[in-house]
Amino acid sequence: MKVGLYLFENDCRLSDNPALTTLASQVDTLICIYLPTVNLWTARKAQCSPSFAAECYRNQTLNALHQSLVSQQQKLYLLRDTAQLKALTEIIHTQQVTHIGRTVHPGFDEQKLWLKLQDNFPHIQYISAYSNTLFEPNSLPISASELPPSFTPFRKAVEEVEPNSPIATAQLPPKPNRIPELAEFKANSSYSIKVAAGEAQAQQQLQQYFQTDAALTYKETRNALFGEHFSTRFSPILAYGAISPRQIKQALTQFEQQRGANESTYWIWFELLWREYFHWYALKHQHRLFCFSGVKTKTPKTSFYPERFLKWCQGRTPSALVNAIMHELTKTGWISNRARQIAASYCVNELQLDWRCGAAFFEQHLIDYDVAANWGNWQYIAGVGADPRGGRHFNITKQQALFDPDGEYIKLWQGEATPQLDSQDHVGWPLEDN
Ligand SMILES: Cc1cc2nc3c(=O)[nH]c(=O)nc-3n(C[C@H](O)[C@H](O)[C@H](O)COP(=O)(O)OP(=O)(O)OC[C@H]3O[C@@H](n4cnc5c(N)ncnc54)[C@H](O)[C@@H]3O)c2cc1C
Repeated sequence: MKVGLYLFENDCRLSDNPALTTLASQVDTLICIYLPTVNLWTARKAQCSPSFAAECYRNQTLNALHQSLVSQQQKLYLLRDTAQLKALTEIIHTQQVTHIGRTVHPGFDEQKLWLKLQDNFPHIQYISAYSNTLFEPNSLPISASELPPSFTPFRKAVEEVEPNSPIATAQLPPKPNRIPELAEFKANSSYSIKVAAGEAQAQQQLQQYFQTDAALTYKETRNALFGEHFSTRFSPILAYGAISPRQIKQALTQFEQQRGANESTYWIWFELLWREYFHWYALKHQHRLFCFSGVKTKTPKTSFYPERFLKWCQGRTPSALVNAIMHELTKTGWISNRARQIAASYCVNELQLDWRCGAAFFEQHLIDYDVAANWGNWQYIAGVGADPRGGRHFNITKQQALFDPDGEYIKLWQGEATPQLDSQDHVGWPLEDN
């Protein structure tokens, strides 16, 4: 009897999921578990739990995954506690697991558990696949370990390469009769947010987006702070893997064939390649994604000021625009790319805060939190990552004039400026080189 265990993480879907499809075809029974990432916040010694919006969104996504599994006489299980290795060890023993599958995860902490399982149970067959990226190591025209230090050479090397076509929905074998060690997933239906969650809604969102003309003007609208269809808003469904980037690429290509390709449709591809770059960047740099000096050896001249950090988190800084952005983030769990850049630049440049505090706060609040995109982008802005110009400093007054000239966004998110930054004098800190 072959017993399979599938570990869902950021691949919450049954279609275009090669690791799941392969595992399902090789076993007689299958146990489907979602690995909660809660303990990873503590692993990185950052904030301890996801925000309300992030929690709601995860719950919605898992509910949808559970429903897809139920339609195939399967169920989604959760580990009872956060001691994941201990809990999995018990299941492996009691259920006599012979095969384990998962999608490759770019996160350093997330990889540890997988490596530990392989060490502890060498007799088990392990099946993993790259399905949250456009490419796999052997279809990338450059070696993943020789990833260029900045995006442009990577983009030039890969942009003409066609990713593999998405594969069909996995057909799952039944679950074992009794699994007492595991808790069945139960949706908390008392709260929800209005964002497409799970595979069916993700496919619907994809179709609806390409039924509009939005893709034809994406390049001109993508920098907006608010409004409808100014960007794709695919990030939450991508972050949980309710959809694969290859499915998006396929839909984009079909759209271009039917409606015509232009600079804007190309730019959606360009942005998907940014996501791809940061994925391979995280895999290459491992724990350095979370180091103060980033992947460079240059230590930023920033520090930690609790009062400033709190004011930034709560949207009580001297910048009305930054405050509006932080209010939108903490209320909804999603902000535009331009808003993320402005808030991050303000955090590291004006407030001179350690960029990792900002990244951890985003991690806690974003419904589309993605370890590679989040920490990679923060490193980029802080000047310790992939930016060949050595970091980005956005002029907040100019940004406001360009992207919120009439103050509509500020009004919408009640971004009143708080005149005083510090109640104490911080002059001379951090120390200047002399
Ligand atoms: C400080 C900071 C933190 C960020 N944290 C995250 C995060 O945790 N999760 C996340 O998915 N994105 C993150 N981004 C990238 C980007 O802001 C979001 O992907 C984008 O705003 C999501 O909106 P959208 O889906 O409408 O994007 P669109 O503009 O429609 O782009 C389409 C897709 O391309 C990808 N993409 C676009 N821009 C980027 C980028 N700069 N880096 C990587 N991928 C990109 C996303 O998958 C996105 O869904 C961050 C950016 C910054 C500056």
